[in-house]
Amino acid sequence: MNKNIAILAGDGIGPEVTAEAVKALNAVAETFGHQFKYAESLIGAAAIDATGNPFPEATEESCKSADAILFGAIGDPKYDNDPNAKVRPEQGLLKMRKNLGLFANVRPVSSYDALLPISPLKEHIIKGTDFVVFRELTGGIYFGEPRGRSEDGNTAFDSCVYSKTEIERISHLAFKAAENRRKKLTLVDKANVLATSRLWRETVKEISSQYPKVELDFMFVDNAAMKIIQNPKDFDVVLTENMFGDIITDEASVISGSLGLLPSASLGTKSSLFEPIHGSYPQAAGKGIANPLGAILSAAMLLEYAFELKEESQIIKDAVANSLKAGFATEDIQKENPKNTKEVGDFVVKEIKKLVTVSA
Ligand SMILES: NC(=O)C1=CN([C@@H]2O[C@H](COP(=O)(O)OP(=O)(O)OC[C@H]3O[C@@H](n4cnc5c(N)ncnc54)[C@H](O)[C@@H]3O)[C@@H](O)[C@H]2O)C=CC1
Ligand SMILES: CC(C)CC(=O)C(=O)O
Ligand SMILES: [Mg+2]
Repeated sequence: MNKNIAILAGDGIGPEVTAEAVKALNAVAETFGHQFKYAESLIGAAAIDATGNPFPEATEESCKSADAILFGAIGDPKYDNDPNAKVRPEQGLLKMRKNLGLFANVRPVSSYDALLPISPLKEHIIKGTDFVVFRELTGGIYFGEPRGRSEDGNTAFDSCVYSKTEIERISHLAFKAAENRRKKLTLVDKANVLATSRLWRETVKEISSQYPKVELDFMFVDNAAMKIIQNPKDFDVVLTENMFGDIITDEASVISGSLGLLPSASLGTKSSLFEPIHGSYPQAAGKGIANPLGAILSAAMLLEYAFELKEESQIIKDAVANSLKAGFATEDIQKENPKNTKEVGDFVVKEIKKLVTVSA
C-alpha cells in the first residue's frame, strides 16, 4: 500500500514522541511491504516562531493533500504564562481541528495487566477496563462566540454553543461503535444546568431509536468523573461534548497507567488525524523522558482507521503491550531503571519485527 502521511510534530515533547511513532510506522511498512511517505510541517509555537501563524496555510495544504495526519502536541510556557499574548499555539490546534472538520475525537481507555500493580487505584477495580470516549471536537465552549472581555476588562465570557447537526453527526459514530462493542452508550452531560446539554439529551434520545440494540443511559459529568474512577468497567461507549471529553479522558488515563499512554483518532468527513491525548509536557522537552507509547498507539489507530490495516495496527498494539510486560518503559511508569523515549521506541520496533516473523 502506498500512502502519504502529514507529520505535525509541534512543540515540547511533540517532536520526540512523534519520531518514535514514525519509527513504528516504518517498521510496519518494512515488514508488510507498504510505502509510507512523510511530509513534515509546522504547527503551534514552532509555527508562530517561524511564520507568526500557529496553523500556516502551507500546513493546512499539506494536511488536506495527505491520506492521514500524525500530530504530536502544541504549547509553550512562554504563551501559557503571558495573559496578553495575542497569538497562541492552542489557536493553531483549534483552527486545525475546525478547518479540517475533525469533529469526532475517539479516545480508547483500557487497563494493562502489567501496569495494575503500579496504579494508585485498586487492581480489582481497574482490571479489564475497556471503554471508548467519543468527544465532540469542533464545537462547544472552545469555539463558541461571543467570547472575550468587557470594555473595562473586569468581566470575561466564553460561549458554549451546539447545533443539532453537530450533535447528530458524532452521535451516529458513537452508536455505530456501541453496536460493534458491548452495546451500551452513556451520554455524559450537565443537562440539569446547561441548555446545550439538554439539546444533546433530546437529540441523542431521538437518534437512539435508530439503534434499538444499544442501551442508552445519561449521566451528569460530575457524577461521571467519580464513577469512571469508582467503577470503570461499567462504561462501554461514552459520548460527550468537547470540554467534558477533554477533562474526563485525562482523568481516565490514570486507569491505563499514564497520560503518556493514551492515543486518539480525530475523525472528519475528509481528513483524519491521530494524536496522543497529552500536551507538550514542556518540563520534559529535550530530556528524553517522555513516554512515546501514546504517540505510537496513535500510529496504530492511524493504520486501523485511515488505512484499514487492522493486522498491522494490532501488531503495534501487541508490541506496546509487550514493552510494558517487559518493564521496558519511561519513568512515568517504570520507577526503577526507567528507559528513555528512544529506547522504548527502539524496543517497540524490535517487537514489531519479532511479532511479524512469528505470525508469518
Ligand atoms: N493536544 C495538545 O497539543 C495539547 C496541548 N496542551 C498544551 O500543553 C502544554 C502543557 O500543558 P499541561 O497541562 O501541562 O498538559 P500535558 O499533557 O502536557 O502534561 C500534563 C502532565 O502529564 C504528564 N505527561 C503528559 N505527557 C506525558 C508523556 N508523553 N510522558 C509522560 N508523562 C506525560 C506529565 O506528568 C505532565 O506534567 C500547555 O501549553 C497546553 O496548552 C495541553 C493538552 C493538549
Ligand atoms: C489544548 C486544548 C485546546 C486541547 C486539549 O487539551 C486536548 O485536545 O486534549
Ligand atoms: Mg486535553
